[in-house]
Amino acid sequence: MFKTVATKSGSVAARAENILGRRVGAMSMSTGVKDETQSGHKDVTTNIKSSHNENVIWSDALLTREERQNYLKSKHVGATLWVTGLSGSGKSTVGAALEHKLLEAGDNIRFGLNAGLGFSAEDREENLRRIGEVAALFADSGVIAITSFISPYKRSREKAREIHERMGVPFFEVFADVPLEVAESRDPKGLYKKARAGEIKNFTGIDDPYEAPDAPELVLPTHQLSVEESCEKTIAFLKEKGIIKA
Ligand SMILES: Nc1ncnc2c1ncn2[C@@H]1O[C@H](COP(=O)(O)OS(=O)(=O)O)[C@@H](OP(=O)(O)O)[C@H]1O
Ligand SMILES: Nc1ncnc2c1ncn2[C@@H]1O[C@H](COP(=O)(O)OP(=O)(O)O)[C@@H](O)[C@H]1O
Repeated sequence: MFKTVATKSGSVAARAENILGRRVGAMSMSTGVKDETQSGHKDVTTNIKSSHNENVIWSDALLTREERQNYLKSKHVGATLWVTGLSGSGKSTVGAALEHKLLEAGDNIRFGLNAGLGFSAEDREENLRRIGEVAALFADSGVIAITSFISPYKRSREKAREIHERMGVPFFEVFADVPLEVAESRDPKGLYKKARAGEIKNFTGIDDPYEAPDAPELVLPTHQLSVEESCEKTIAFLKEKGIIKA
């Protein structure tokens, strides 16, 4: 549901083994050969990943389960930060850094709950509808949920907001706002290149639309802010809104 870390370095992957049951085996993903973790547990994600659309790339996370649990004991109220933006706009990078600064997150919904959904307008809407429902449940339980999905259509984002409003759960739209040229020049997964070559169809920003938010609660121009600055801005915002108790 809530994408966080894009890196797949060995050390991060090793830490990621301890995070959530469904993420155990991040190291095997990065090597592509191991199907057991160092602790001997079956890598529960191997099958999920191997049967997957090659253009949907797994993201590891940084927090251990213990770190998550410690954070849940600290003082904050539940809310959803709905981060939207082009592929390569920095949603995952900033989400990961925020998580590391003690926010709660989840990940990789397209590998599990939403496996089988593609990138047609209908599938994207269904993807985001489910994510909205799940994020609201997490937030309702007291967690700060960070969702990092392109969520290209205003209508889908409004639906997610409505789900939260229906449940009385705070919802904040966060716009990772970079020009397409910046996102494309970063191209961390090489997908823009494939899209330009016609190897991926309906790629957001290339041959599928991205409808920028009209009035997001928070804007992160990640080509002008460092990752650290984006985190600081977000945390200051959450404090101002009373989500994180100062
Ligand atoms: N056709 C197409 N368009 C856009 N993106 C594509 C596509 N195919 C694969 N990918 C990869 O999938 C990630 C987007 O998934 P999302 O669930 O965030 O998309 S959406 O919100 O349902 O539109 C997106 O991840 P991010 O790069 O992290 O944004 C891409 O890596
Ligand atoms: N200030 C910044 N904030 C966020 N990402 C940045 C920044 N500067 C460079 N980047 C790079 O841009 C890329 C963003 O990719 P990613 O976080 O996966 O985006 P998204 O999740 O939106 O697709 C990463 O390679 C990241 O290292």
